[in-house]
Amino acid sequence: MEEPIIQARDLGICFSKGKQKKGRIKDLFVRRAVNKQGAQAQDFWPLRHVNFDIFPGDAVGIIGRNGTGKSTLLRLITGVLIPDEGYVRREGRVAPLIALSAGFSGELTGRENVNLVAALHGMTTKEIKDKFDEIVDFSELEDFIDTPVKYYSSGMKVRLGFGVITQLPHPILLVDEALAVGDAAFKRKCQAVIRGLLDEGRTLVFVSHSEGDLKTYCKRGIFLDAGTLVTDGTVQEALDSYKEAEKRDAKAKEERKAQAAAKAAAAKAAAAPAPALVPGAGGAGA
Ligand SMILES: Nc1ncnc2c1ncn2[C@@H]1O[C@H](COP(=O)(O)OP(=O)(O)OP(=O)(O)O)[C@@H](O)[C@H]1O
Repeated sequence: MEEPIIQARDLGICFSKGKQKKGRIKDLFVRRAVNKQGAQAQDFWPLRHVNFDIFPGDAVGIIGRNGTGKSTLLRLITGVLIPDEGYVRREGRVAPLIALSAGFSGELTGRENVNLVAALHGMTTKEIKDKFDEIVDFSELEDFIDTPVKYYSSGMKVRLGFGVITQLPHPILLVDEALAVGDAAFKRKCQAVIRGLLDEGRTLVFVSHSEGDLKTYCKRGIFLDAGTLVTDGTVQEALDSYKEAEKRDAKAKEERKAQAAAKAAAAKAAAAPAPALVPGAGGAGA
């Protein structure tokens, strides 16, 4: 049987509210000390007990509401974050287009960032030189390639990020909402590039809130809700499950609102002064 290229088993990570967790080695020890004293009041698990297998060539959409751990899952897959429970195993390197900018440094120019990011992801100097013009051409940033990236719009950063990251030869491509800021022409170009990569047999894990983009790129869908994996099926099944959860939540919210209104009305009625007695009313006749 085919081996998974990404495998998650009982995967979980714990964050502290109001405190940003970075995937540093030091955190492993700091957190261990905290865990020994038991869970802290501010601790929460954006993901817990998550299990899945992704196979070479799969195109998987990660679906879920805001703050349900989608980006965290991608960061765990890249290894930027370290799990507190379970594991995620990768067979092969990851090309991550996450945080909209592929990890660019704002002070450096586009050119410097291309060189740096491509080198950090393992491209040789020659490979970068060979691909440089293609990257700039794809991102349509010829006139701005020597401008510091901090002056780029979010669309420009994404274009450059997409240009670099999709040139990496790595078998796994992770994309987090990168297409959300692109215009229609850019989306068409991305679609062609991603199709090409999938045809080559690369594996895609794609986070998006766009039903259209999810259906364009992905056959399979994983729906995450409240930190757990709720549905792992076709992209349509995952989207249906997401919509049902939204409907259920909207209904529960309406019910809570109605209950609160009824409670307030009852409290108001109880607090109102008793009606004054009308003399003679209800009494026996003379
Ligand atoms: N490095 C971090 N340290 C601490 N908390 C974090 C960190 N990263 C994310 N969180 C918190 O974890 C939860 C999940 O965040 P995540 O970004 O994974 O959600 P998401 O599903 O990608 O959301 P969205 O759809 O809004 O992008 C959120 O409550 C977020 O505030």
